[in-house]
Amino acid sequence: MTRSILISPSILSADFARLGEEVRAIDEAGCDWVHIDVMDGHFVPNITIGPNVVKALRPHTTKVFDVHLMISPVDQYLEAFAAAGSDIITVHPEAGPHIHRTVQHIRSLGVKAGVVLNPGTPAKMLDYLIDDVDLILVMSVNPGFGGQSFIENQLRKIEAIRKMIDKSGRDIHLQVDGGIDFTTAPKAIDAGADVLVAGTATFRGGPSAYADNIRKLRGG
Ligand SMILES: O=C(CO)[C@H](O)[C@H](O)COP(=O)(O)O
Ligand SMILES: [Co+2]
Repeated sequence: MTRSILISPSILSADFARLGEEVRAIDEAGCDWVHIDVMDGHFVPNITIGPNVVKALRPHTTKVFDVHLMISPVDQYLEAFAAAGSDIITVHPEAGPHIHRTVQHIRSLGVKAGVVLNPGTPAKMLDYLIDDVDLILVMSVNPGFGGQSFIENQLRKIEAIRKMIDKSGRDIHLQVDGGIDFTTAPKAIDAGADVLVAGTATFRGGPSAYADNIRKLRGG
């Protein structure tokens, strides 16, 4: 089955001194979504950006803001990220006491809800969430940093989740994040992913390379 592949560049690898320009450059280079990694130095050992930055970036593109929250506790920040212009908010089940309630909360804000599985988290935990999410993200690195190597055994998890999604009959995106490059992208697509997050591989080579990088990641 051929499904269209969406590319969501992670701005974690962009030039933070020129973030607005960088977002416009990946938009013009043909990205589908913009992946925004939010880290708090507590849930993960790195600190990035907050809702004010998301809001400041919003006028720079109309593309989907795909916001990956790596913060704990997460619930108290959902309103702020929704109001800042997020289109999809993706949360880790370990970031709060009640993942099902968190997902419902995100949807009640008029935003699509994603759930993300760390490399050590089994696909099984989706059994009672799959009916309530719009996106499932498989982390193919441990969260916290860009530029890490793809963990190959996550391909089996992607395959298993693809079967679960197809069986559910629901329209759910299957996203993969971490170590996606020109070699690992085709493996993730073959396993069943339809949204690829790529930071290092999109931004490598500077703005003149973005369009080519995105095209190659998509398999073109
Ligand atoms: O969520 C993330 C890290 O926690 C990033 O989205 C991810 O690492 C992307 O970076 P790269 O493509 O360079 O691996
Ligand atoms: Co991410």
